[in-house]
Amino acid sequence: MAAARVGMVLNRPVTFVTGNAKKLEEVKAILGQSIPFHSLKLDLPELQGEPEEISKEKARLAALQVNGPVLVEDTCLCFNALKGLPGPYIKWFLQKIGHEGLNNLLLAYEDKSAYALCVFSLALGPNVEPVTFLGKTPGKIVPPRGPNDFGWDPVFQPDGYDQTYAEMPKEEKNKISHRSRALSLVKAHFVEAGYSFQTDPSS
Ligand SMILES: O=P(O)(O)OP(=O)(O)OP(=O)(O)OC[C@H]1O[C@@H](n2cnc3c(O)ncnc32)[C@H](O)[C@@H]1O
Ligand SMILES: [Mg+2]
Repeated sequence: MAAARVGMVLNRPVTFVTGNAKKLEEVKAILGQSIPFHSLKLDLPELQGEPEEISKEKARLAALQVNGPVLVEDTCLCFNALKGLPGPYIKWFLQKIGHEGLNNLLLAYEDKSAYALCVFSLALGPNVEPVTFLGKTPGKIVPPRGPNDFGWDPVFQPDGYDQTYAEMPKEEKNKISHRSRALSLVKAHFVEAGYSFQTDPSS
């Protein structure tokens, strides 16, 4: 008879830490009931550097604050003509130069291709090395189309679609997005690791 798989017991659900309400909305829609999680609105300081390191460091900081298991993510928008920039700095580029400025950055280049990258990091507690999960969706940068309610969605048109992320129904974006691809790996990791949760009525 096969032995029953005994996974690690976490003493409380994972806390998804983000300062971004729109990210949280998508994570909730994509995960559904598959992974029980709390959320905490915190704008964590971010390192400069490579996306995986930025995401891992966010997880380390979050795990210290929460003193328990945490999930965080960092999102990049990478232009191929610019060797991956703005990448993790997209938030500041978007804030300062807007959708038009993002298009203008590529004026001198024929290549408008880009990719959206989402790096989730899971830290099971403070002082536990975070694990990362990457999701990538290729596309191109276009003049803004569609509702302007989430970041650079109006200027990113994923390959194989004639709509921008902003023009697509949410369910469609959530099927193919950088975020949903990364979350598929997070889900698979939870299944593989066999985590179970000891629910503490006080938490
Ligand atoms: O607290 P955190 O989770 O860090 O939230 P944030 O808003 O600071 O997010 P990032 O540091 O990951 O910066 C990513 C930038 O890209 C934007 N963004 C993230 N995901 C996006 C998506 O799916 N579509 C459009 N814009 C997105 C987001 O609003 C930020 O301006
Ligand atoms: Mg941030």
